[in-house]
Amino acid sequence: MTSHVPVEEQAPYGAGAERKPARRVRVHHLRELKQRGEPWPMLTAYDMFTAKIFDEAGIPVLLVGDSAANTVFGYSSSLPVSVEELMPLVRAVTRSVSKALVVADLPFGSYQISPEQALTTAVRFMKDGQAHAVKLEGGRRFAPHVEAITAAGVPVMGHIGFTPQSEHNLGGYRVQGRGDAAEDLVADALALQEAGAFAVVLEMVPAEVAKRITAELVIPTVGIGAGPDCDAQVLVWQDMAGMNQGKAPRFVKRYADLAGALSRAAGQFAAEVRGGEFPGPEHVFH
Ligand SMILES: Nc1nc(=O)c2c([nH]1)NC[C@@H]1CN(c3ccc(C(=O)N[C@@H](CCC(=O)O)C(=O)O)cc3)CN21
Ligand SMILES: CC(C)C(=O)C(=O)O
Ligand SMILES: [Mg+2]
Repeated sequence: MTSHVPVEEQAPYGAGAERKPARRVRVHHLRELKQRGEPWPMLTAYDMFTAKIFDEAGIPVLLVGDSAANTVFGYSSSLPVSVEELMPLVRAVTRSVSKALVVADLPFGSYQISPEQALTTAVRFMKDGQAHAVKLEGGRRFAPHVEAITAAGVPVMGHIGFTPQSEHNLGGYRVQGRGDAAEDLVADALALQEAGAFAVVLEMVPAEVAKRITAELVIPTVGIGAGPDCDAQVLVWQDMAGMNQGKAPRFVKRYADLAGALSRAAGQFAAEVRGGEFPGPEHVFH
């Protein structure tokens, strides 16, 4: 025993977080972090090793993003990825974490048709993927979808601003909510909160607008290209860790050079095999 505080009374993060074992992050913990003014990080994860590493590093929320379309499956946009492709990734991540709250991103076409379709897909991710919450893109027009899912007991994260599944309608990868459009974004955020969302992602939104939405909402905002005043910040992990060597969006900061490290490792392995240096005597059975 490392603590005299009953396990049920320990917060997963913040005060007392050093006392183990920590408990599962819940949506009310995220609202408490907002009330305390403590910003929190969110990362994507798509497999076992990264999920474990991020969970143990104290990332409270992991998103199995439909960005897996780009970062796992090699599509050039997020539109083609399916529920069937994402489900095993969700299952791998949920199996691999003990604290993090795992959010399953609903892919394009799996929820837009109707609130009923949205609930059906959300239930699949909760039941078959053992996710802890789901996320979907859209504002006021998707409030009925959010309401249907939350009414069934499933936490929903909203996503407004630049919504990649609508890139063809939005006219490309562009900042949303400049000028008069700011009012629409505020209305979208309030509608999602009213519909029962537990948090809302703001993607590529002017910092001033994100700040205003963050102040108006009681639920946390999660920024990506939305400035420093959001309650939380999210990045795609391959962008954050420099695994993605492509041109990064302006909102990305690279905290490591994983592509470089892996490339050097692979190059060294190849050279040692070609040079007859690997395997050495310590790697051989007799
Ligand atoms: N690797 C990866 N990172 C992401 O952040 C991400 C994905 N994939 N896939 C799904 C969506 C798509 N997103 C993206 C992808 C690219 C830009 C981008 O190229 N932005 C440029 C141009 C902005 C502009 O033209 O105004 C930038 O410099 O920010 C933005 C969001 C965010 N998501
Ligand atoms: C960038 C985040 C918010 C996302 O939706 C994804 O990774 O799919
Ligand atoms: Mg997404």
